[in-house]
Amino acid sequence: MSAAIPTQGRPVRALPAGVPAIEAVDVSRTYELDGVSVSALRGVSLTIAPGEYAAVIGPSGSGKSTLMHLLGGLDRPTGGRLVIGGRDVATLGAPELAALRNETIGFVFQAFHLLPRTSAVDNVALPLVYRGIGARQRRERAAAMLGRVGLGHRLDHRPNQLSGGEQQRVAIARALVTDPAVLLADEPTGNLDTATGEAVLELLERLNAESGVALVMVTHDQEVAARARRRIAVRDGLIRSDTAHDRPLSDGSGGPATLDGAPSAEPRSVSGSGPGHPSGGSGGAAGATGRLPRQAPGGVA
Ligand SMILES: Nc1ncnc2c1ncn2[C@@H]1O[C@H](COP(=O)(O)OP(=O)(O)OP(=O)(O)O)[C@@H](O)[C@H]1O
Repeated sequence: MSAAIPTQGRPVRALPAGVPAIEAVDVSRTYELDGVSVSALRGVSLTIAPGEYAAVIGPSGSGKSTLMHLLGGLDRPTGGRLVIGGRDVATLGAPELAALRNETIGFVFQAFHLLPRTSAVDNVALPLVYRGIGARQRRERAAAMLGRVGLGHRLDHRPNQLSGGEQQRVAIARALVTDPAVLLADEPTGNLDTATGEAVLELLERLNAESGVALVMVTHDQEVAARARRRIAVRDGLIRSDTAHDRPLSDGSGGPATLDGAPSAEPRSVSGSGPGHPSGGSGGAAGATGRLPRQAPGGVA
């Protein structure tokens, strides 16, 4: 099923050399609610390198969604420094931040968030409206992107005429139609049955490996998290561990390995890492699942 989903497409737009896709330094987020302060994040530092594949895990209420919203520029920190695509969000007004988001980040949510009375192709084309791209070209690009996620035959279907897995694939196409550097996925398989969730996960992994888009995914599922090359554990608004792995924990190797391939007794901690994050670089995602052949981004049409 999922093996038949074509994903060949453009490589993501490259960031300037040496620029992390996202850098958070001692970032905090406090919500004020009815005179009560809730510290959802209490000083988080991490770097997302181009092309990497990271899972964010942690208990309910630990701050995962808050972190994703900040990393994607949907929200601003109340403390610390957040740099997206080389630009400090504190220096940006709302329109500039929206433009940066549109250029740099794609989002996929558990609940799909498609416009219900709008066709698949128009849902996918929507982010291109803000690029000043003409209607015909928007439709062409959206149709091509839907083809990449295996929905070239469903262009004019509305969301309620699509299955849950198909709706999530439309959402993925919408997230990637702008060629963002980073795809932030918050429980992307949470609303799907096991088989459909697996197909969506494989699609995300293929897109990450083939196009070089960095994939950062919140999941409650340890098996899903074990497939990522990097695992970021959040608890009580802090990063408790941030570990890089050569291969999935579940591949029978008996545990994580160091990035140069040597077995390691402990996961390598990369907590608070800077731009030199060891899993960084566009090659960071390739082979992350242990099943995907590595493809140079240039080989992606
Ligand atoms: N808009 C808000 N106003 C007030 N408090 C909030 C708001 N959003 C989140 N919180 C609080 O911040 C904390 C972190 O919430 P967040 O949604 O980031 O957790 P999470 O790890 O994503 O949880 P879950 O796995 O259940 O989705 C929680 O205590 C939550 O109640």
